[in-house]
This record gives sequence, C-alpha cells and structure tokens, in this order.
Amino acid sequence: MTAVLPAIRDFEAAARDRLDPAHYDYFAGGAGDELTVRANEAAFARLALLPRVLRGAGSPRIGVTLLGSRAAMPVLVAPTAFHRLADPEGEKATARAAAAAETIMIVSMAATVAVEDVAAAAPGATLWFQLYVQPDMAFTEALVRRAEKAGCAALVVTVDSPARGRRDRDVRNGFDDLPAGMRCENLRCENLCDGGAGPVRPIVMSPVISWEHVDMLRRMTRLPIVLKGVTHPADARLALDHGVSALYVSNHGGRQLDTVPATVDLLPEIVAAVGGAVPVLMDGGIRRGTDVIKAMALGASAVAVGRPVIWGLAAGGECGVARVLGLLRDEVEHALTLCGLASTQDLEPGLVRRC
Ligand SMILES: Cc1cc2nc3c(=O)[nH]c(=O)nc-3n(C[C@H](O)[C@H](O)[C@H](O)COP(=O)(O)O)c2cc1C
Ligand SMILES: CCCCC(=O)C(=O)O
Repeated sequence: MTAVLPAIRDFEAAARDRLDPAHYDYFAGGAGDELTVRANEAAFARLALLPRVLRGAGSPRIGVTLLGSRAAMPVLVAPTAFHRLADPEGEKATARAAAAAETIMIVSMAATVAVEDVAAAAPGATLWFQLYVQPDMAFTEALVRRAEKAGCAALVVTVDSPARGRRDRDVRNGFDDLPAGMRCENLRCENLCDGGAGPVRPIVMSPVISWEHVDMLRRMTRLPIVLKGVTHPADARLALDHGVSALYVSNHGGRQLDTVPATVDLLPEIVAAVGGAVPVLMDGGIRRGTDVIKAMALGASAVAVGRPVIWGLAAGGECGVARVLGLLRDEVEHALTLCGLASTQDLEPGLVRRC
C-alpha cells in the first residue's frame, strides 16, 4: 500500500478493490434497505461547525481517559467481527495498530483470533472485550473470565441484537459462514475448556436477554460494563439504575434494525437523560475528524469507528489500520485548531449548527 490515500473514503475504495465482493458486501452492508447505514453518515453532513477566532488556543490536546483506560485520541476501535476476512493477521494486525496509535481496541466476541492471542500479539495494547450475553450463563461466565484473564479492561455488552439483522446483501451473496480454516476463535470449546459439545459454539442472539442478565453480569465481574446499542433515552435511564459504567449509543452501523435514526441525532437526548452520571460513547458514520468534533460537542466522551478500521485492514494490513487511525487523529487535531479550541474538553453544543 504505497498510494497516498488522503481520506477514509480512499481506504474504502482500496479495500473494495482487494476484497472478495461478498466479503466487501458483508463489511459495508446493513439491514433492510440500509436506510440507517446511510442516515448515520448523512446526519453528520447536516451538522455545521461554527468556529471561534483569535482564542490563542495553542496546540490541541485530544487525549481521553475512559473508565481508567487512557487513550491518546478520542477515537476507539469499535468491535467488528471476522478481521481475517480482510487480512491474514486479522485482529492481531488491528491490535498492533491500535497499540501504536495508543487507543483502545474493543475486541469482538466474533473475532477470528482468540482474545488471548490478540493480547499476546500487541503488548501494551489497551483492550476491551465485546460480549453478546449467551442464554447459557455458565458459558457467558467462561467468556467473561477469559476476557479478564487476557487483560481486557472493560466489558462492552452489545444489547441491540435480540436477533441477527436481516442483511439482503449477505442473502443475495449466500454469505452465511466463514471460509474453511477461519472460525470465531473465542467460541472454540478447546479455548473455553467448558466441555461443550462440538468444536465451536454458535453465537446465539437471543430475545430472552433482559436487564436481569445485566444484573447477573454486574455481580459476575468487577470489570466496568459498557452497554452498547442503546438508542432510547428511557433505556439510558434504566441502564443507570442497573449500575452500568458507561453508555455506548449505537445502531450497530445500521446492521440490526433498519430505520433507526442516525446515532448523532440521538446523542443529545441520551446525553441529557444521563446527565453526566457516566461517560457516553457513540459510533455510526464517523468518517472525518470533523464528525468526531461534532459528536463530542454534542456530549459524547469519545467515539468509535467500525468500517474505517476494516477498510484500513483490507487496504494495507496493520499499516493500513495505523494510517486510518493516524488520519483521524490528524483530522481531529486540525479541526479542533480551526475551531479555536485548545482541548476536546472545551467542545460544547454551541459549536454545532443544524443546516
Ligand atoms: C463488519 C462489521 C462487523 C461488526 N461486528 C460487530 C460485533 O461483532 N459486535 C458488535 O457489538 N458490533 C459489531 N459491529 C458494529 C460496530 O461495532 C459499530 O457499531 C458500527 O460498525 C459503527 O458504525 P461505522 O461502521 O459506521 O463506524 C460490526 C460492524 C461491522 C461493519
Ligand atoms: C455473529 C457475528 C456477529 C457480527 C456482527 O455483529 C455484525 O456482523 O454486525
């Protein structure tokens, strides 16, 4: 990967050239008519930034500390499945790039490299573990213990998936399984040592999961729990009652329920409902440093990117992810400077106008 790729969309084009078309569609696509996929990005385009001048702000500071984890930039790696479809090194490459960028990688439960191997491949990386609560709580506990032992510093519990999203592109392409030689390594029974039948457990997305399961998790682990996939302010308030350590506003990049509003449009109501009690993270449609600035001005403590990381990985492996993260870091610093601000802490809603 030697070409100059000045924007995330250039990485997407490079990734598309390299990927099997069915795999590109899996990464890029979403549920139903993909209205929410498009809405996430379009909503940022409808927000304008109104900078201040002559503030003498100096060099911008963009580091954040979240639940005790320090990150040099307010852009985290969102949990995404199946990285080995994009690069043979898979999640190991992503983790090394995240470590070099000094940001947090949220390792998917559906990773194609076991969480212990991801941690071993990237010493010094700050990893959080994403979990789909499984109805078999003994099995869920085995996963939590593995994440703890591997050194993950938080548990990101995805709650927008009581069933898997219906993704027409995957149906058309007949993409319903990983190719031979690739598996969800966190679900391998020999890794779990849980005595389960068969070589790999399927990931169950179950409509029986409820707030009771969040309570069980809370009792099961001392790791901070981040609830991912909250979009309704009433759920944000309930989450606080159930003792979560952070909220993560997400519509799963438009891959679950189609027609859910854009996440950046949902953010202000959730931030108001939370009232500063816990940090609020968000993802969905972030493709520019200015998008990061807008989300943080509207109250996000930090944001995460899903597809941009995949595009970097497919375009250039570890180096490609490093370049995507570096590009976002540079764009955030540049936009903050042009806004006349010294720190992301100084971002406030008055900077954003709806146009
Ligand atoms: C290919 C792909 C796989 C994903 N896998 C997971 C996953 O395993 N667990 C999860 O909680 N979210 C998963 N997500 C959702 C992301 O964490 C994130 O919410 C979404 O990608 C954000 O939108 P963006 O891609 O526009 O940045 C996945 C998203 C994509 C694109
Ligand atoms: C069982 C893997 C789930 C991955 C996922 O969450 C997604 O494709 O959006």
